[in-house]
Amino acid sequence: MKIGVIADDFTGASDIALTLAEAGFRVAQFIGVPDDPAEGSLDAGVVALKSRTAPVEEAVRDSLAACDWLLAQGCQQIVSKVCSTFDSTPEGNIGPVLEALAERLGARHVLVCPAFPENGRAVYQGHLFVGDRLLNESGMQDHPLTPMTDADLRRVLAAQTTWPVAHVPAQVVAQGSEAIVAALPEARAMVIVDAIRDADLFAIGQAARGQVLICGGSGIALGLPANHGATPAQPGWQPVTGPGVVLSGSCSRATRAQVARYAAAHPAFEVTAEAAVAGAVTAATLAEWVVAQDGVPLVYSSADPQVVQAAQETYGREVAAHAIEGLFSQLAAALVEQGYSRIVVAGGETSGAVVSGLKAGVLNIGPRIAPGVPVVRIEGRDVALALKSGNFGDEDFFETALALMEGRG
Ligand SMILES: Nc1ncnc2c1ncn2[C@@H]1O[C@H](COP(=O)(O)OP(=O)(O)OP(=O)(O)O)[C@@H](O)[C@H]1O
Ligand SMILES: O=C(O)[C@@H](O)C(=O)CO
Repeated sequence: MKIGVIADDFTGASDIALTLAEAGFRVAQFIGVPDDPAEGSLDAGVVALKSRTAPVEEAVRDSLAACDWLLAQGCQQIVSKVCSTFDSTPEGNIGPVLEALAERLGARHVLVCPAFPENGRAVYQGHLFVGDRLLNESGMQDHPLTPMTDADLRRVLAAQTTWPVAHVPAQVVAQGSEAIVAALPEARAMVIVDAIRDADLFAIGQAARGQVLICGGSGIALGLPANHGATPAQPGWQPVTGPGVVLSGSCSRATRAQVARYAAAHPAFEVTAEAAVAGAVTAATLAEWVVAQDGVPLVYSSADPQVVQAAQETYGREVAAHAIEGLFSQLAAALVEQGYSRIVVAGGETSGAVVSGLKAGVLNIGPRIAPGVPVVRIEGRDVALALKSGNFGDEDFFETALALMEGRG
């Protein structure tokens, strides 16, 4: 392997795996740090962790273990994949993980750029925009686990690290990779780099050629395969047919619109935080309901911010999240056991729960359903998944994903 990616959640991992695959790399997504060496010849490996919202020490420990495994596979460059909305808390985990990785790798500079222009995320003057909104007005201020209340990434990162935080502005980035390299400070630093167009990310990728550690959303990988002579390619796909289900634990704006659209035309079951915490619904009763439906049903806990906030105040943030994630995890396992082979999942944490429930080890990357979301197959099994980040995809995403899995569309 040439490039190793440590992704802080499972949807983010398939997002960047798609970017690398479309840029011509042979890539696989590993669920957690594998015990054994990677099989086959790969250009890049993406290790998917659940470290975005884990306690800081756990996130650091898991990231270092992933880094060591990737180095043992021959990787010369490590990418720390974080969310394009820089999801984190004042404690971390982005800053502490980067510090630990930089020390392990002997990195002097860490270029940091979460921009993903195709999905509306741009970094300008150190501030992160989602479409025409600053991050803290984009809906991300209401995120159930990592509310983002400041759009100034220099300030957000500085609160999480003891390293100095520098900035390379858009005017420099527009001059290309050499200008970016020349703008890096003398002293060691984490460096927020502006990017508003894909061309900026290609320039950053080129500038990162000699950097052992970089950090960003999937956009940071756009230009990396070309550094190794790769040319763009379309990932292949063998259709998977069979019963399907949609599982949504994401409360993000885009997901709520997708849930509303899908529920209007398909059987849909809402799991409330109250029912999950009280055990009033169980994976067994949900599985029974799913199997009894015609077509492809939806099970969702997606709710408006005020509903989520009320649940968190009543039960505690972690308790509500764990109860719901546990249900989705067990439900997915029960359904696959009964022959379900197409599973669309909405939400990063929810995807982590589902993939863990399915005991998937390696995911093979197929073509894109939407920007940032590929269809994936559990290696060695006839099970297709779509792991959708909360805010990705248009309103018809669930339908599109289910059709693509079958080779339609
Ligand atoms: N009704 C609810 N009440 C309280 N918490 C909820 C509710 N529904 C879901 N949750 C929790 O909110 C969290 C949603 O996070 P998740 O990562 O799955 O979605 P997301 O944040 O929209 O996606 P992404 O991280 O990809 O942007 C999960 O931990 C989930 O269990
Ligand atoms: O970068 C993104 O926005 C996504 O890949 C993601 O990580 C959301 O969970």
